[in-house]
Amino acid sequence: MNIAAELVLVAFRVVMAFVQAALRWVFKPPEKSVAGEVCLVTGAGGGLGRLFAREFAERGASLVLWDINEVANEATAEALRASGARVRAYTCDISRRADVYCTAERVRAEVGEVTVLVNNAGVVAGRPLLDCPDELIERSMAVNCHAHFWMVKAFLPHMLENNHGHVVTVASSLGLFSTAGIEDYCASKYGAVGFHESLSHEIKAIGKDGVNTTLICPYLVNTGMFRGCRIRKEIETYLLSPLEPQYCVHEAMHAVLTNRSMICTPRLMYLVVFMKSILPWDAVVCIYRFLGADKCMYPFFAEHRRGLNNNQKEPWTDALPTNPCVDHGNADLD
Ligand SMILES: NC(=O)C1=CN([C@@H]2O[C@H](COP(=O)(O)OP(=O)(O)OC[C@H]3O[C@@H](n4cnc5c(N)ncnc54)[C@H](OP(=O)(O)O)[C@@H]3O)[C@@H](O)[C@H]2O)C=CC1
Ligand SMILES: CC1=C(/C=C/C(C)=C/C=C/C(C)=C/C=O)C(C)(C)CCC1
Repeated sequence: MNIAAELVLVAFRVVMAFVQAALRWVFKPPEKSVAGEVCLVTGAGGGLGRLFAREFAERGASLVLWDINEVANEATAEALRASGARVRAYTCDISRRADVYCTAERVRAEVGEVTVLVNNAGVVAGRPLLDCPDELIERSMAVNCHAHFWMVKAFLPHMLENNHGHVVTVASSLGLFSTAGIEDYCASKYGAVGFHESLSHEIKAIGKDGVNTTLICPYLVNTGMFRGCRIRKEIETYLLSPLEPQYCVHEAMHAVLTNRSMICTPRLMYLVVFMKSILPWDAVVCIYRFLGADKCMYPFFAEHRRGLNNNQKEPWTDALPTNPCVDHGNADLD
């Protein structure tokens, strides 16, 4: 086809994509069935992960639950089993590449191939950069970003072979715009968004239209992970209150089950992304100050410090290698 004709066709397809998107707003598209699928959720021991697992279980999927916290993960598994779901729980630290690949092998042998992968587990350092131990920064990158590579490398090949599957990336609105003091989190979530977008393009490029991807970018959710995070009181009260976890997961599930490529919850987040892309930096700073978004993490840091003081010991230090010259994370792969 000559380039002029092709351009007309592309223009037509672009317009049709707009029309389709508008129609999806007005008429809710039907949700696909996940009955009989094998769905793996990371970070299933609590918060959004536990709710995602419940939603998939209620729709007849078999659940494979991964979490670093064995007790919490087992509690999720027990609750789902009690409601009749088929569930297997695995303790896995997804920041360790070898742990991911080895647990993936066990899942394949004990349950079968995973067809829906929900990369949900996440962490935050909870301190501004210059007060933050290097290990905590590395942990955020490893859990929130690098683990997505290992998980997808472990489970995508089978999805591609069968041209059937779904990869869900739970990122964050802070993977699309940022604020002060959570460099570790923003960098790792921007990384996850970039990873997800490239992966989605790759799947399209090789024509595997049976393998879908969905990127989830929520605003602040009331799970406790960001307890204390606060914007200007009037804006929080009248315009933008923290999301309830159940609402967030309900919206995300609808996006997954209708094969949407991405969802920001609430929709106002799209406006923030747009604003950030077109306004001059000084205007963005000015608006942040007005909305109380510039220092929204400060009360979160204070809350986090209070939590650590009460517990005396910092829980993340358990994960530190005893000999700093040995890379314990991936030692058995080298
Ligand atoms: N809460 C919020 O405001 C928002 C959260 N998100 C994202 O949503 C996802 C879920 O968050 P949320 O439910 O709030 O967080 P939670 O802290 O409530 O749950 C996260 C779960 O992941 C587990 N986990 C942590 N590290 C690892 C690891 N190395 N390997 C395996 N599991 C691990 C945690 O275990 P343990 O408790 O033992 O650490 C916990 O069970 C995260 O990716 C988060 O970044 C996105 C937007 C907003
Ligand atoms: C920066 C910013 C805002 C505040 C965002 C906040 C407070 C996000 C918190 C997100 C979290 C905690 C995500 C976790 O993954 C506004 C007021 C929306 C608009 C202006 C820019």
